[in-house]
Amino acid sequence: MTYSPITIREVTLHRMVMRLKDPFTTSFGTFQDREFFVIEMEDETGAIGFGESVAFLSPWYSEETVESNKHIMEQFLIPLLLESPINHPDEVSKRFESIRRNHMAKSALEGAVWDLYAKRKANPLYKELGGSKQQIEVGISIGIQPTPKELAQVVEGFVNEGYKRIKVKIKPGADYEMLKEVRRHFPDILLMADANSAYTLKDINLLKKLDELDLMMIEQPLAYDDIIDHSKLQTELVTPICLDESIHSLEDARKAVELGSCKIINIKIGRVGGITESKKIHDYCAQQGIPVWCGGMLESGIGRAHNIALTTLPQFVMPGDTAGSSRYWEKDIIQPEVIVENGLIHVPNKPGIGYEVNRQVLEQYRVDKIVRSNKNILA
Ligand SMILES: O=C(O)CCC(=O)c1ccccc1C(=O)O
Ligand SMILES: [Mg+2]
Repeated sequence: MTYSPITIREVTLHRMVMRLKDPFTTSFGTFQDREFFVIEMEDETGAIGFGESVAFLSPWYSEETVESNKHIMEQFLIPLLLESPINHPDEVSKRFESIRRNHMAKSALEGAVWDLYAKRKANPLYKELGGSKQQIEVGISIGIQPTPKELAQVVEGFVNEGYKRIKVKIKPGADYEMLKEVRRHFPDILLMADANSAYTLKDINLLKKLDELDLMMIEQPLAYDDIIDHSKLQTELVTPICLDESIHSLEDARKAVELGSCKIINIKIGRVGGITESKKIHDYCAQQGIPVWCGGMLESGIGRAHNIALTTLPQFVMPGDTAGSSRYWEKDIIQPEVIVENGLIHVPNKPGIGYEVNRQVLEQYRVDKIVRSNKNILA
């Protein structure tokens, strides 16, 4: 089948506010309303692709916000996409090279191009990425709880739902005792901690104490933009360090692996600028024997669908944070919703991201809509 280039005719930014079932607390703070952009992209055939930005309202995770996304997408990135046809989604990150960083904005648009590309070929996105798994293992990420007892109760609930891997957010004062209580109730469960940069090398004795708890990994213990101190910390810890916030590109991954700053990498499509860069990091880690897993950013079902497709690649050997829709939302904006059974998601074999967008629910949660089009330009 000959393939014709994609001419993007219209991009719609749906600004969404979805309320999480429960407040989510990290070492940076607590929130319950998730505000983000859904990208809807229409091509010359009328085919439609969807993407999602993972930026938050405030720049606590990285420098990007929903507002910075809006500015960068409207003023710079969308005009670059509308200006000429696209032969392959791998071209998008190259076309965006003149714009520095702003990875979440870039990733949201690139993800919609990938969905559109796969749909035009009537192929599941995961197959276009070279994936082959028909089911993926996922875990659950639990925010900081008020007491160890309450944390153990929350963990028990998710274990009873069939989740096999438990990730617990920690911070100074809510770490060793919290994790020890989980270990007391669940001595053999796959358990990991995510610090979201809450510690420094001054906390080395406390971090070494976590070695007693047989954790799978400790995620991002030190500064969000650090690689060198993590390499010093890893020499002192038995527990493998996993980097999240520190890794924005293949280059960052190479530096972290060469310096021994981590033994595991959490790949997030939005953090690294898109699926194309995610695949490059995946392939590099496969060559280096570094396990990877797919992180989460409290996405709606659209972002969740992209994560599922990426996780079908072979070096994703550890359970990721792509939990089921019902963990987050009373009602998700996709149908069917993402279902987790016994810690597994069955990968949909439908074109593109494999899930349909429920427009009625999308419009219910939508607070603004911005349309950029070149329909008037193209015949
Ligand atoms: O999507 C999820 O279930 C939560 C994943 C998670 O822990 C997270 C959620 C928001 C911002 C940062 C992180 C993180 O992994 O650091
Ligand atoms: Mg993390």
